[in-house]
Amino acid sequence: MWIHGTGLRVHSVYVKICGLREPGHVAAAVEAGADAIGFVLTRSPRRITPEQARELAAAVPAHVLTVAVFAGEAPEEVRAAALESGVRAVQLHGAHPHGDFTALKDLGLTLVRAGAAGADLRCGAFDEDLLIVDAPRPGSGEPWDWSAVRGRPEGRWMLAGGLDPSNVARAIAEARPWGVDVSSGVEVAPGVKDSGLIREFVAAARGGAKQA
Ligand SMILES: O=C(O)c1ccccc1NCC(=O)[C@H](O)[C@H](O)COP(=O)(O)O
Repeated sequence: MWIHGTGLRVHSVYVKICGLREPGHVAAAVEAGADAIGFVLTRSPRRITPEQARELAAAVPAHVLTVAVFAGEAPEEVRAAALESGVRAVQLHGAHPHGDFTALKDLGLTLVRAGAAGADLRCGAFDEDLLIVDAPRPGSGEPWDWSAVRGRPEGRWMLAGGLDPSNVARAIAEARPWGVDVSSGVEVAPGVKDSGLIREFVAAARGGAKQA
């Protein structure tokens, strides 16, 4: 199903696979049916350069959203890296003020705001298009009490933080998110993705959504 006027495609649950660094893993995520793919352009074991992100993004079909992930960089830096990488969305983690989102509006990209459960959980509160409710330490793989957000955000929000193929169905049932986002849970070591785990995660998320 497509959401009219947004370029966003959703199945029963929207699935984003984050922190991809290798063409083979990008292909695995696309073939598995991921809706969005994230490239980390900030401090992280998964960090890649905007040039690398551009090469990876070039192989992604138009129906899959490509997302550049930032945490704390100034809007000018985000803007330059987003343009250089050719992605269709930017994701800002942490204490980015509302003005940072406003400053990026004219890029015409999908804006994603990511914060921990204590942040403002109203979808669109910072004029973002999508909200991610994450663990306190993004990309840490640490699970948290997903049931604490059940029914709180209304709209297009993704659950993240410590999800993996074995727990994503339960997490969906507990939190009832619009989508899910994963990084560590589809890795065999920090920053090293596994195509089999990516496939398992997408299948488990979709199966879990049917049961939720
Ligand atoms: O992935 C990172 O290393 C990272 C570093 C700094 C800011 C954001 C980062 N990742 C953002 C994501 O979208 C992750 O998918 C999300 O935080 C969930 O991570 P995980 O618990 O590892 O699945």
